[in-house]
This record gives sequence, C-alpha cells and structure tokens, in this order.
Amino acid sequence: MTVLSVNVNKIAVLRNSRGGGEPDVLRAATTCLEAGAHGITVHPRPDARHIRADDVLALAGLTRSRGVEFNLEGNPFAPPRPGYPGFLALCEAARPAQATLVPDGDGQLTSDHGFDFARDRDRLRPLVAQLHGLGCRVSLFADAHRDDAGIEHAAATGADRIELYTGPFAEAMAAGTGQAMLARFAAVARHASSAGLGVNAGHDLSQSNLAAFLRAVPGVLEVSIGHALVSEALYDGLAPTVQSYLAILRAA
Ligand SMILES: CC(=O)[C@@H](O)[C@H](O)COP(=O)(O)O
Ligand SMILES: NCC(=O)COP(=O)(O)O
Repeated sequence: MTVLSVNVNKIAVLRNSRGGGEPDVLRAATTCLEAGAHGITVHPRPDARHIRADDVLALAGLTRSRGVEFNLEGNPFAPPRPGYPGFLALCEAARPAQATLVPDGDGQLTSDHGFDFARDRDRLRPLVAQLHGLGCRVSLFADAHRDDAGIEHAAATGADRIELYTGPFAEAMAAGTGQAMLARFAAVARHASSAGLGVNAGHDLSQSNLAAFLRAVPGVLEVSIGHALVSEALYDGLAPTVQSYLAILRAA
C-alpha cells in the first residue's frame, strides 16, 4: 500500500495568522497519526511563513517517539537567514527519516517545479551524500509533465527516490484532461523504478484525484498531502463543530 504522509504546513499558516499557539501543529500532527497516517511532512520556507525551525524540532521528536516517518522538504540551496538556519542545518538538527529536496525560489507562493537534473546533478550529488551521512533517505522533487524528466541524471545523484510533482496532473484532472497526463506520469514512474529510484508523489493531490493517480501510476511508495487534506478536514469538521457550539448555547 502507498503510505500517507500528512503535510501540516497549513495548520501553521492558520496559527501564524493570529500569532499565538492555536491551532497547535503538534496536536494536529498527533491527531493525523492517531487516525492512521503513516508519517508527517513539513516544508519550512526561508520566510518562516508557516512551519518554523522550532516546529521542525518538535515534530521530529513526535514522529521519532511514535516510530513513524518524518519527511522534511526544502531547498538545500536557499541561504540561511534569521529564523531559518538553512535546510541542511535543519536536517542535521532534526534527522528526518526522509529529506525531500525541492528547488523552490525565495518567496515562491508554493512549489511549482522539480529539478532540472541534467543541470543540477553535480551540485546535488554531494548534498545527497551529506544527507545520507545524517541517516536520511533522500528524495528529489521531479517534473513528470515535461518531455524529459532527466531520470538517469536524477539516479546519478545517488538519491533514493524522486517525488513526482503532481500539480500539473491535478490541474489537468480538474480540466478534464487528466488521462493524457497520467500516461506521462506512469511512464516516468516506470523509468524511475527501472533506474533504481523509489517513487513518491505530491502536490495538490486530493480525495478527488488520488484514486485515479494511484490506479494509473505504478509503484508509488508515498504520497504527501496537505493543502487539500486540511481544506477537506475543514468541510468535514465544520458541521459537528457548529453543533458543539449550539449545544453550549442551548445549555447556557
Ligand atoms: C513540495 C511540495 O509540493 C509541497 O511541500 C508544497 O510545496 C507545500 O508547500 P506550501 O505548503 O508552502 O505550499
Ligand atoms: N510534497 C507535497 C506535499 O507535502 C503537500 O503538498 P500539498 O498537498 O500541500 O499541495
């Protein structure tokens, strides 16, 4: 079975919008794990807009104590700045089970592309080795919707896995053109497996597109899902929460 790693970035977005401690990232992550999620993902960004370095350390402790995977995502080339020690330093402190390298630009709204492996291969290789030295499995964010995903170059970095960037698939599904896109993703996944790379997937996966993706794309080891999952949780949780408030009002 493909494992589910819940991305809790969005819980931190809401928390940071008020400046206090609610909603509590650790409590939300614990709830996800108690519901059966196989792991927790976060993608701290240099501007600390959601997950902060202290969240990373707290989640590392939680996942370690529960024996589940902690997947830390980020751009290894983004320089440190106040409040963000840099991705490698975070990995050194938190020792995540999996480090997923993502080539985000600074200030980017969200991740929107994978690596250009032909170009980035040589600078990724020493980072992969360094992360292996910290005990992390290494996954690289990869485009599957382009003509050449650069899988041989990705494998040459020494990484263990790639994470297929599924944003374009989600968009195509919403536009009704998902089938052609799925064929591309399936071909890239097969190619990666034959090159010795495990395959993860993530970005904009949701209850409306996940089953189709997993039916078509072979051997997906892990999906990391955050934005849609948290949105869906709001819809699913609003009615019982409103009812709880009404019960208080009735009893007052
Ligand atoms: C790599 C990836 O697709 C996700 O980690 C995504 O980038 C989530 O980050 P945000 O929550 O900042 O959009
Ligand atoms: N790696 C993808 C991820 O962690 C979650 O992305 P999204 O579901 O928030 O788009």
